[in-house]
Amino acid sequence: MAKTVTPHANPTDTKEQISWRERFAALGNLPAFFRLVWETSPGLFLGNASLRLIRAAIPAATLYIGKLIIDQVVALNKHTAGSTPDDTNYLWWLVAAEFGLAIISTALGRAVSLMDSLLGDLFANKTSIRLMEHAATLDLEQFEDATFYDKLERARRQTTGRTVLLSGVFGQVQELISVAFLAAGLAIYNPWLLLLILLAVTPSFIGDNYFNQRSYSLSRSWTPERRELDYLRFIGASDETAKEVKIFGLSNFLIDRFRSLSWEYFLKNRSLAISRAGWGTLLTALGTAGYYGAYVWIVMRAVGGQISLGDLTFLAGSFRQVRGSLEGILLQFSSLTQEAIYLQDLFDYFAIQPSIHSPGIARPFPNPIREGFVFENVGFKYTNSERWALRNLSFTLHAGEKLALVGENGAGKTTLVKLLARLYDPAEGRILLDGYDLREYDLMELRRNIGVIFQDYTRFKMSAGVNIAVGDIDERTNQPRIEASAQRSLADTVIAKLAGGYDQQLGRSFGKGVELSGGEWQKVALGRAYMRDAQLIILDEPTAALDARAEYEVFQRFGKLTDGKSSVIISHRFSTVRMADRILVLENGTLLEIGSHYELLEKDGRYAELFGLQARGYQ
Ligand SMILES: Nc1ncnc2c1ncn2[C@@H]1O[C@H](COP(=O)(O)OP(=O)(O)OP(=O)(O)O)[C@@H](O)[C@H]1O
Repeated sequence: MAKTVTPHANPTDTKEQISWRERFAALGNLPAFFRLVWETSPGLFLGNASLRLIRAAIPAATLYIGKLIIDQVVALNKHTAGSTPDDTNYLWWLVAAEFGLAIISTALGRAVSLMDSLLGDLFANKTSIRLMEHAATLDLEQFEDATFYDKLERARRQTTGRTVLLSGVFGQVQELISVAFLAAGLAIYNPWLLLLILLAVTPSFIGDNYFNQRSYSLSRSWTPERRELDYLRFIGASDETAKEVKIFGLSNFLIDRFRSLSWEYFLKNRSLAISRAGWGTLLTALGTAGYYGAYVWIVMRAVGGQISLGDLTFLAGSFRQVRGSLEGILLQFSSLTQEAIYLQDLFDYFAIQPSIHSPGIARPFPNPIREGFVFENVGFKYTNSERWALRNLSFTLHAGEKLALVGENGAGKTTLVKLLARLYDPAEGRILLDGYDLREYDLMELRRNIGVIFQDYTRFKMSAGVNIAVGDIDERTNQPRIEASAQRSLADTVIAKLAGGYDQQLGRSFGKGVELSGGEWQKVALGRAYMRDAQLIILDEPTAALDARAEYEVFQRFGKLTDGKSSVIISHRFSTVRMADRILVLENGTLLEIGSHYELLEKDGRYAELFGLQARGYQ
């Protein structure tokens, strides 16, 4: 049976430093990112970009009109006697223009955030779908690897968070254009003012960069622990684990583990947040000092009469805005590069390629299978294990044959089945189907022709009908077929007792779901084997949870179903096993014996011994 991956237990303190080179390199992810956003919705993308462009010109225009208004007011005050109604009208036109700009700016701001959020939602959905689509192509082995899970977890977080990047980059461009307008105005008066602004914002930029990088390193190096926290939260409060948590009194153990791990993470984050706040205040104060230095200079020029009152407000306003915007741009830049680095995680995940796939030109799948499957010296080792799970395995599963696999726990029975379905490929030797390597056939075709019900089958929290239809999901609306399958697997009697019949939600996670007993679930899961029109049907301990009468009936029906088809049954019950044409006995991953029930009894080897043990138990 497949082993679950346990998350990292000990927090790692490894600091993953990100250099400036890597930051700039991460910006290289932006084109691919924008392609994704563009594919999400070209209309929203273009609309967003154009509205932001228009909005970028508004601050400079507003300030300039403000300057004109003040100059006009001053002029009117000086020459009250000589002013014409045209002068006053001009003033009111200016005020109206500024009011108009304010309204347009607010409306554009709202429209832009609306588009941001719509695009963000669509983007999150699209990326989640791509994530699932990509997961479907990957190898089972990759799912059993902890580092893969770390990558998957980081990628999953990207699906919702990356819209920040989207509005970030758009906002950045908008701000840059705004600043260009304002800076042009400033430069006309005095280019040195621009330099002063740059100097004023540099310290806080450097500080922020530093802290952004540290927070990324922290969050990255804590990925396994964050996964463990999620896992603890799940097993601490889930219907799947509730009974064992109660019976064994595990809640304090789980809570303590959660508390200590989350506290440790909190402490690390807290110390980072505190030093960030302290340094941030100090460095921003430096910038503020620079700003007021320039302000004093402008005021003195106004007092000295070198510039008008309108110029004073325009300059002071532009100066304040340019400083704010530049600070924003630089800060954004550092968080942008950080976001772009996170983006790398998403693309890293998409770049993972499966090693098990179909050949470029696939051989047509035999229908019917004529000779059968031949294992030639097959060996297989799980990547995270030193031990051979199977070794030197050679035998033939003839077309139409019913084969039973027997062996102690861990002997390699489930592994053998997984190799047959190409969930893994052999590390040594090969498996042939009608004379050709399994790898020469189309993977989807192969899987379509093999139906496997694993001992750890999934209890989908969906309707009873869907739980059977997963055996051939394209036929999920074929009610007669679902019912016929249910009848063969004895699930019909289970479903007849459910208030909602085939539409009854199973499991207690959603709505009015009901829970089934272990044996009832197994009958439902067995229905999947009958749904599938496969040439080889494999049942991995299919009746372990069934009562004796149900087991007998299931096998009577299974015998009929598989007439003319090949089947493999894994079972520890010899009453089931003896019905097979041949029995293959595995020990420590190698073939010990193979033959019919009577041949093996006559041989008086391991099978005879195990059979005798069980038979005596019933006497
Ligand atoms: N995903 C995995 N990663 C690493 N080792 C594994 C994995 N799955 C199984 N193994 C190991 O491979 C060996 C064979 O396991 P397998 O599940 O094939 O045994 P089995 O005969 O089906 O046992 P059981 O009767 O208990 O179901 C065991 O030693 C097991 O620990």
